[in-house]
Amino acid sequence: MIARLAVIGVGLIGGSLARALREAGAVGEVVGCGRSLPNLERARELGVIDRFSQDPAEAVVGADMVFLAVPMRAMRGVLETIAPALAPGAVVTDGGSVKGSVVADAGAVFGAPPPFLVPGHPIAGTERSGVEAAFAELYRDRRVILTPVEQTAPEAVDRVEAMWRACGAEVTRMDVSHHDEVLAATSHLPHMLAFGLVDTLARMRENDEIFRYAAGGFRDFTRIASSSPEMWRDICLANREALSAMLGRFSVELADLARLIREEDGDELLALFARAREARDRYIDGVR
Ligand SMILES: NC(=O)c1ccc[n+]([C@@H]2O[C@H](COP(=O)([O-])OP(=O)(O)OC[C@H]3O[C@@H](n4cnc5c(N)ncnc54)[C@H](O)[C@@H]3O)[C@@H](O)[C@H]2O)c1
Ligand SMILES: O=C(O)C(=O)C[C@]1(C(=O)O)C=C[C@@H](O)C=C1
Repeated sequence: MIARLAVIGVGLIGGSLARALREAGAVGEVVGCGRSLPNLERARELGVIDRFSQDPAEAVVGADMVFLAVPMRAMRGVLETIAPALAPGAVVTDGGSVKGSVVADAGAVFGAPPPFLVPGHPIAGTERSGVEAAFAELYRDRRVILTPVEQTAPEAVDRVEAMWRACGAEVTRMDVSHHDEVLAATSHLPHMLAFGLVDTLARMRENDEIFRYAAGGFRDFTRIASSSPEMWRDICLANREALSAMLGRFSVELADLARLIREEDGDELLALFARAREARDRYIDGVR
């Protein structure tokens, strides 16, 4: 289906796409590109890629599909570098966690978002980074959101959709700004809470003792605070408007929760916890 795939950023997301397509027999050759030479050599050793170049322009030569899986802040530079080297008919897509910034980056590089660029986002991941963390099943039965814009060619969207389906994913389409608002709420805000909580506790003087007595609740809630700091700095800055709005809204809710506790309002606390539990049970039933 794909003759030559160029993966720019062979980490968890790019490496898992390459692995999944290989396992599905849906790709011929995979060419990798990245900043870290040891990571690329390891990717080749593991059979995730066939060969690599550290120059993105060289890596995309002759590729019919190009997948950008670099941190958000690196997207514009990569687009600039690959632009003159893309093969005629090549489709470019990405796996970045924020979509408005990718569309803006493409507009800045090409004058307007080009027809061959399909912004995308697999809603799947882990707290681990690098090619060692990549696995073929990451996208199976998970959602991938594509956010084509007015200029995007429908045939390019179809090809990217078929690529993700070959990985076992369910593909949906969404408006760019709606995507960024929804993900600010369901992904970016929870990461801020986890990073913020761990940092607050770690900076308390008695933190050694605190962590010694932290059990399952703390562990479950804070798993995502082990995620890549660079990746999350970039996501926050790329989605700053929607994320700031969500943080503002949540701060108000948190202050209200603190007031209910201070005022010993057991009835309201019970109502809030029951509402939240019901919503989470519904969510869990839906994903099962
Ligand atoms: N980790 C997740 O759970 C998750 C989920 C969905 C989407 N994403 C998005 O996918 C992208 C990649 O995330 P990841 O988790 O695979 O990160 P990762 O750290 O595992 O991999 C990123 C790779 O990009 C390379 N890289 C960085 N800057 C580069 C540059 N300028 N040129 C070429 N290569 C460069 C790094 O060397 C690294 O190998 C990010 O945009 C992230 O927001 C991550
Ligand atoms: O499960 C995790 O560790 C993740 O953080 C994955 C997760 C998320 O669910 O928030 C993180 C960032 C994304 O862009 C998509 C998925």
